[in-house]
Amino acid sequence: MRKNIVAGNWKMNNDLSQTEALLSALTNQTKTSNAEVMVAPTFPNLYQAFNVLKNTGIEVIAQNMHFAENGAYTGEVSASILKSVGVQTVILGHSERREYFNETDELLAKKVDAALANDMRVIFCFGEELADRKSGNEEAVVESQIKNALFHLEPSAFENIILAYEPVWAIGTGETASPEQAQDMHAFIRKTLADKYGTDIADSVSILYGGSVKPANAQEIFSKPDVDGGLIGGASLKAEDFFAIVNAF
Ligand SMILES: O=C[C@H](O)COP(=O)(O)O
Repeated sequence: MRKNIVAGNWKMNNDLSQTEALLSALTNQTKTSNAEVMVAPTFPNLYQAFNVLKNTGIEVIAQNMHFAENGAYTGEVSASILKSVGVQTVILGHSERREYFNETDELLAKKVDAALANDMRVIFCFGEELADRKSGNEEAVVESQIKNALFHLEPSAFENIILAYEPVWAIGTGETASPEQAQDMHAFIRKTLADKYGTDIADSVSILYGGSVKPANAQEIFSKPDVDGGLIGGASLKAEDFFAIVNAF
């Protein structure tokens, strides 16, 4: 059975002392929902996050990784290095990686393979741009992103895949997809999975929504049947707001 998950993506925010303050604030929050909770600090702050959050039930995850096992890739981090500090889950394919670092579906397929080969879980992100939605192409874009990066996988791989639908036009803009728009796309994503892998697998995969989720709109978005949680950017930088979203289930 799929899980409810709320993951905070801290992006390139918070130096060490700000990270310590946020981690400390997180330890003072109370979870009243059944959601799995994850936070993704910057690479230099992962180790500190593990130290502070151990025994809290909050999982520390990474925002990105390289596909190679090790070697001459200046500035990059591998799955095995992430695992050595305790990371078990990595976000891949975020639209900011696609836009600013030219990450393609083909590259992302390699990263997904590397993460799974290292027994890591993947939060795989995708979503259409505003122009795609205006031209009615949002489903075709999302379908191709999923197919190109994931449909080479064996069915069993989906035990370790979490999907995150993030319409680019809703990220950091304050403009959220309506709960109905999110539900329609999540249902389409699940059908796309079912057509390829069958309904058992499609029904077992958690599909998160990301894009300007806030305490004020989380409950309505999470109430939709195919929305299994959220990937939260800006609102995850305040512990109270983040836990209000966690507890919106
Ligand atoms: O990874 C998180 C998403 O990009 C959403 O960011 P946001 O909540 O700031 O819109």
